Order: sequence, then structure tokens, then C-alpha cells
Amino acid sequence: MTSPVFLIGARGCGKTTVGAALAQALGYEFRDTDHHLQQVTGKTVADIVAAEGWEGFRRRESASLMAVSAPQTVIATGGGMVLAERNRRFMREQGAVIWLQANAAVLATRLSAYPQSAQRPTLTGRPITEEMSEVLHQREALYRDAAHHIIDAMQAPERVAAQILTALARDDGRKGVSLTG
Ligand SMILES: Nc1ncnc2c1ncn2[C@@H]1O[C@H](COP(=O)(O)OP(=O)(O)OP(=O)(O)O)[C@@H](O)[C@H]1O
Ligand SMILES: O=C(O)C1=C[C@@H](O)[C@@H](O)[C@H](O)C1
Ligand SMILES: [Mg+2]
Repeated sequence: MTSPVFLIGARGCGKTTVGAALAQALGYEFRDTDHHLQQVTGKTVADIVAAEGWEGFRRRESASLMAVSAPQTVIATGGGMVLAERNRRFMREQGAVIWLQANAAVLATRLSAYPQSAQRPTLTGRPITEEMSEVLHQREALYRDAAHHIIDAMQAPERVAAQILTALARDDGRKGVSLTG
């Protein structure tokens, strides 16, 4: 397998955390669309949203997705990457798409412990548990639509990474190629 691996899912599901470990295990590059956007603009998500609105941010994150996608790369995407149909189609066509699934209570607990509010400005203006419930309600069908594999992200990061490796190896087995070849 050489095609990119895209990690999708809500804020706090572990795309950045698990993505780095997964890339290391595969010997792949690791890219993160939120980090890329911050590097090229020199601005945080909150800065971009304040200057250009969420619409401007969504346009820029779609461009980031195209910019970082490459063979032998694990890509942690922004939580809202799936909102655009074009992004969902692009990821499905270009590589393997993995949804890291977690419930609102777990996500809210993680995000409360480590808010990073410059990178995660409020999406709804509501308290965090309510916000995550609302966001999941709006997006679950989109994550499901985009994903080739759904992984339980409410386990230790190493377990999550191991289960993704198993799913990718199974894909390769079906195609008759080895994971590293
Ligand atoms: N499997 C896990 N178990 C426990 N804590 C986790 C797990 N995965 C991530 N975390 C913790 O949750 C927080 C959010 O993780 P991370 O930044 O990787 O999420 P993300 O999906 O990249 O979020 P965002 O969409 O906002 O970029 C971090 O503090 C991280 O240490
Ligand atoms: O879920 C979302 O809409 C977001 C998630 C983060 O990764 C960032 O991309 C940004 O804060 C928006
Ligand atoms: Mg992240």
C-alpha cells in the first residue's frame, strides 16, 4: 500500500495523536491539515475565522487537504473536513479513509482537559458537551459516508493505531499486496 491514509472524525477523537503514531508504524510521512493551514497563513483557526468567517476557513482547509495529500502519508484532517462533498469524494478516491469514532461525552472530557481554544474556537456557542452532541448529530452521516473503516477511538491511542494497521493490512490482503510494499 502506498496511497495516503486519511483520518477523519470530530474534534478530540485523536486524529493528530493517533496519526503521528500510525505514520511512524507505517514509515510514512505525517501531515495535519490544521497545522498546515497555520504554517502557510501564520494564523490560528480562531484568527482565520475572525477575519474570514467559517466559510473562509472551510475554503482554506479544502485547499490544505489537496496540498498535503501524497503517497505514503498519513493525514490528520480537521474535524469539519467532511462537510464538503468534494473533500469526501477526494479522500475516498485517493486513499484509505478511517473514521475515529467516539461519543460526545468522551470528546467533551478530552477537549475540556486540553481546550486549545485558538485552534478550536466554538462552533455553536454552546457548552462543550452540548456542542459535541450537536456536531456529531450534524456530521455522523458524513463521517460514515466518507469512511472505508470505522475504528473505536475510545481506547488507548496505541490500540487505535493497531486496529487501523489491521484494517489496512486486511485491505492489502484483499488486493494481494503487502503493507509496506
Ligand atoms: N485514544 C485516546 N485516549 C485518550 N486521550 C486521547 C486519545 N486520543 C487523543 N487523546 C487526547 O485528546 C486530546 C485531543 O486529541 P487530538 O488533538 O489528537 O484530537 P484531534 O482529533 O486531532 O482534534 P482536532 O480535530 O481538534 O484537531 C489530546 O489532549 C489528546 O492527548
Ligand atoms: O470540527 C471542526 O469544525 C473543526 C475542527 C478542528 O480540527 C479545526 O479544523 C477547526 O477548529 C474546526
Ligand atoms: Mg488535530
